Amino acid sequence: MNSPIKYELIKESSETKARLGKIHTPHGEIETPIFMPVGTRATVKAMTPEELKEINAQIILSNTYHLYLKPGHDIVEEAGGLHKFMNWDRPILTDSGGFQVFSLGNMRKINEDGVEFKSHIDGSKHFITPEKSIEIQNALGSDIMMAFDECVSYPSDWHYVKDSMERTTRWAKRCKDANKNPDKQAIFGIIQGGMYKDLREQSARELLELDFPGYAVGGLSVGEPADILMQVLDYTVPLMPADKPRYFMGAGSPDYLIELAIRGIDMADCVLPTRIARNGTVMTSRGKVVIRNAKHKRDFTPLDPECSCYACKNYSKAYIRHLFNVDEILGSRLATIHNLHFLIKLMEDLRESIREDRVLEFRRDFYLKYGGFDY
Ligand SMILES: CNc1nc2cc3c(=O)[nH]c(N)nc3c(CCN)c2[nH]1
Ligand SMILES: [Zn+2]
Repeated sequence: MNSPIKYELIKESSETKARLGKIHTPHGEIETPIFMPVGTRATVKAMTPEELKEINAQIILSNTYHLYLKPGHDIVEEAGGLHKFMNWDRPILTDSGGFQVFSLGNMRKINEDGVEFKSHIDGSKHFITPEKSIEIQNALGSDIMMAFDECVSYPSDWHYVKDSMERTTRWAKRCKDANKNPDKQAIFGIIQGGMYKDLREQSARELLELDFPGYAVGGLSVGEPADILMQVLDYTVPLMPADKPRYFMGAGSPDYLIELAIRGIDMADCVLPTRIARNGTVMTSRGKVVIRNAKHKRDFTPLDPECSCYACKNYSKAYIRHLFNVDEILGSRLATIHNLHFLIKLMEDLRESIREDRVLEFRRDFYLKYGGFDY
């Protein structure tokens, strides 16, 4: 069966595991390594598709769990699918609902068949199975669908993680069998296994047998210390096929995106940049700026002196601080435009450094200015 997703390896870094690639999808090409803005409910909050294109967003995420609850995947399907519904003609990746049910829904029961949960919106009871998740994603029409999985919390004991991971593998097979549109919509398998090397190896081995066109590392960025996250990545990435996209679920700060890319990750997503923007925190080349801070009251310079985004070209810190102070919507819009532009530009510069084989120099220069901070 010919997959709708093809990964093209363009160049490998000689000093790290970073690689320059291109993912060919039915809705266009994606250059990797890439950061994917999250548009959970069929919109990247505060951004129009034109503004997303203006900052060179190449692919966005949306969520099965949310769109199933509202407006209902049947309505999106009747609209002609998610691309049409939200007026976005570039690639879309949809997450499967696994993570959202556990993190948002009031999870009631999990068994071999699937997961029973109560909606976080109105408390209504639902039961989602691997087949239901793929039925919803087929209706949404996303280019990349994520397999229905269980993202175990941190920490979890080895026996629970093993049982959960083995069930996630059985669910992945059921997802593959349930895909009604395999020529147009690809499924990515999600490697689980918690923080246990043997379980991560088993998960990768079993999922590779199912021959998915791409693979994600799941079960991380769930509160574990950064050094454990990197350790798990260091032994998990080598288990993933070199000729397929590698997607890390849940990373969106500049330092993490660089660290993941040099470990061989091609794709990452996170609500962080858009979420903190709405709260008035912006990412800059010199670290975090909390724009509500009174020290910006008479600062008529841009958010980031090195940034060429619409917000930095046309507005000052003092103005954007004012907007947040009086709770004006434009504040969130300008901070969102800036944060997404910042991360997307960072990935463009990172890709350039791979092209020119100077990734470690790029990383060193970044940290010299950045100073590092936790969001
Ligand atoms: C913020 N941290 C984070 N960790 C994740 C793990 C999974 C994960 O293990 N599985 C799935 N399906 N999604 C995950 C997500 C959502 C990605 N948009 C995660 N996000
Ligand atoms: Zn900017």
